[in-house]
Amino acid sequence: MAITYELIKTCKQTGARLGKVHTPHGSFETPVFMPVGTLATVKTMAPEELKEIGANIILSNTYHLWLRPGEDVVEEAGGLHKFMNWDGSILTDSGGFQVFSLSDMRQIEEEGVHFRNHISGAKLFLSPEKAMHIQNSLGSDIMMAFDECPPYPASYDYMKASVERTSRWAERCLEAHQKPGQQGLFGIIQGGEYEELRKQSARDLTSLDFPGYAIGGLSVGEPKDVMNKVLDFTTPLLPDEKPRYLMGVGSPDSLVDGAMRGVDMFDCVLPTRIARNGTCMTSNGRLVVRNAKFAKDFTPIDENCDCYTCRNYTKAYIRHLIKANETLGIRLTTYHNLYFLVKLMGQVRNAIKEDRLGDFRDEFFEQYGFNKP
Ligand SMILES: Nc1nc2c(CCNCC3CCCC3)c3[nH]c(NCCc4ccccc4)nc3cc2c(=O)[nH]1
Ligand SMILES: [Zn+2]
Repeated sequence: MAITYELIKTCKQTGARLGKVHTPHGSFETPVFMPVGTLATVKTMAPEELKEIGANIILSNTYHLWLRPGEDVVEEAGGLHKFMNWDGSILTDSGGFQVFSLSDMRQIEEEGVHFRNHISGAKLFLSPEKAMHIQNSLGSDIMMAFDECPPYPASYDYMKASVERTSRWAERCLEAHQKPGQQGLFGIIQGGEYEELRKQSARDLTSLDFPGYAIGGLSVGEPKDVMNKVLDFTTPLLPDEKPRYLMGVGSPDSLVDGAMRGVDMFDCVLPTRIARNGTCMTSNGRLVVRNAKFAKDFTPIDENCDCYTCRNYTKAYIRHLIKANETLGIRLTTYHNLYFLVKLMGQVRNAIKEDRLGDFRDEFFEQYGFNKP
């Protein structure tokens, strides 16, 4: 597997780690927030802007690219990097989660999942082998095993059967992996909030020696303290010398809390999604820039931010663009939100270097307003 992880330092105050992941398309420091580019683009951002923001790895998606434009198109373009003109690292999710979250008519069997195309309604089938074939065609640097992300809450019996099937699917993914030299395949730990099942899933998958492990089945509606509890007993089950990726997370507080519990990689559509309806993450909490009170506010979105948006534009101007449905408006809010999270992870890495991530968390939560009762 061409993915290697360098553990640089562990924070003395928390379980956080400072590391570096090396891929065929460059390396990135961890903990890291990975912008999501579902349809081979981080919506409204050009690759040069992502580089300016400081992103070195982005996500894309097997399910979406298989449906549109089709993995054959991307393969004939020379792979996803060439197709979207991105020379940094790319991680693709395996499509399992998207089937469960996008398609209402689906049937899970040992072989794979039958479902309807959420665009055309046509019947489709996705299996571990098919998901691996598509990701091999896309040429992503990090691929995810095909898994089932059960709904929350789920019964112990349902979760146990699902974990065992996801472990069998993981073995089938390893067997179906056609380019182990160029692409790394991460296993995904499931098990919901049940410690015994998280242990079983971790045992099954760490015995298969993947170059990295994801923690799946979280950020699916469970309370934050449940997610943190699951992380408390799950990250220690994973090897120290491999990266840990918490899927679908998340909000600024969850990123800091996850890093404190030894998570290295995060992804979430949140920053780009809320930007498109004019909501920004700032050092003093969330700000809805389309709000009338900003009509004549000629100050930046965040006075503590030095991003392109905050250096050149005011709340009043961005509010006007958003209200007028001018595309520049959501480009500016998207740029700022991604910059905010990438910068936050830089502050987390510095706090780990200085063995003070616990203190940083308290300061950040206080200023952002997370501790407010
Ligand atoms: N394979 C797999 N993927 C999961 C994902 C998708 C991660 N992003 C993929 C990108 C690749 C392209 C699309 C996304 C998850 N996302 C979430 N929560 C997101 C919650 C959320 C939803 C909307 C807004 C904010 C938060 N939990 C997840 C669990 C799993 C999982 O077990 N297995
Ligand atoms: Zn900014």
